[in-house]
Amino acid sequence: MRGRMAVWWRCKSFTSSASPSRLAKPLIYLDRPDIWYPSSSPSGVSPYLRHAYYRLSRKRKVGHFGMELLVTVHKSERFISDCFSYLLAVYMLEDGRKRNNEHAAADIDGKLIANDIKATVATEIRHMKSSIRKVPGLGVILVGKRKDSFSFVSIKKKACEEVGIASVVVELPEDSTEHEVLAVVSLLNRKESVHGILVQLPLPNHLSEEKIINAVNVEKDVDGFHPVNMGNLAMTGREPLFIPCASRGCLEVLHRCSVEIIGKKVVVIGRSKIGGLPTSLLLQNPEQITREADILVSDVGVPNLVRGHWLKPGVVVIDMGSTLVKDSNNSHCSHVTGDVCYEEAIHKASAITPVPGGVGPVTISMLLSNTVEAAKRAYQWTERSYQQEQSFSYIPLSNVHI
Ligand SMILES: Nc1nc(=O)c2c([nH]1)NC[C@@H]1CN(c3ccc(C(=O)N[C@@H](CCC(=O)O)C(=O)O)cc3)C=[N+]21
Repeated sequence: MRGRMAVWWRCKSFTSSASPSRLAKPLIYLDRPDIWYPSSSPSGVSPYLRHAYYRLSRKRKVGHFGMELLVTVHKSERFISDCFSYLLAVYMLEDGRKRNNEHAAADIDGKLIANDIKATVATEIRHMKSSIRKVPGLGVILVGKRKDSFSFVSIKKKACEEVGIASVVVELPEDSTEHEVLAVVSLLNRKESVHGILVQLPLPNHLSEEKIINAVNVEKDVDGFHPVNMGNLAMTGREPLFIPCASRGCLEVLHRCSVEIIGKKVVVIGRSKIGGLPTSLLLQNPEQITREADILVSDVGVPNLVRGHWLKPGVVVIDMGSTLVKDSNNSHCSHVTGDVCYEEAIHKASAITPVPGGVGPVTISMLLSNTVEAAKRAYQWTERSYQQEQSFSYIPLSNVHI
């Protein structure tokens, strides 16, 4: 039997309690045999899970007595030997847990996963460059002056530089017409050195997201938002050219952390970019549904939406929310925060992706990987052709007898 994960989309209103919880049919099935079968999971302890003691020691806000002491130990680390402070910290964490009958989730280190993917992508780009003298190119269209979009685009640009992707960011004013944006899309569609196109979302309200995304060449749609790619993703047995980066990131995180998916209840509290889906039936009572989940993915954009009491003990939490909020002590500074109330969730979950440092960086790496795929398709170049080329050039001349 083929494993399937249901991806459910969010309803319009979370607060409505008018009708009892109803489970709508899943709308999308993702078939990824390699992540469904437990035997395909990496074995042993995953290097991407961070020890709880380390995470708690870097948190400024601490919950209970045991953890407060833990922080004190770390502050005075200079006066005690490192080794002693470590043992004491672990002991107190255990003790604190026992006293409070609590446990702490492992932190999933998204940055580590992201760096691993980046290293693979960078190697492939080096090989591509040395064999066909081409590098992948990414074109980003940014309309308007949203602070969060600016920040996300600059993260993407920096990531491209790190791995050797040539990126170009086209910044357009907030009041650009649809015609103007479409003209840029068409320019990038035609440009041979651009293999991937990304229209940063959300667009200003007066622009039709649908029209603009539909205009992106399917073969350059590294975001995977084009209806042809999204449609093929939704249909079993069809292959989209690109899978949306955040979803790829989410699956990659679960896979690398050896989380088995087969037979698990998965709840995705998500925001659909495609309008018209009758999702309002789904999450009338999100707390009750999420409480049944073994794996919970949230992508809503409401900080602290998912509370500790929503979670089933032992759940694996993937927090895909990414909201820019002002610092409480300095309104000039802001930071990103997820959907899940982290401080509460760590006492229920077995593993959790923090924000920042969780699935976000993996998403970026997936964008890089999709862009390389786009360039490989455009040049019909494969890592295998590089290997073959290498094996030719490595024949020592002394062995060649004419
Ligand atoms: N066409 C389009 N494609 C997208 O993929 C897309 C988009 N529009 N609009 C907005 C969302 C959001 N998104 C994020 C990606 C990485 C981080 C990320 O790397 N976050 C860092 C922290 C970032 C920071 O500190 O500012 C982290 O979680 O560690 C966050 C958010 C992609 N999006």
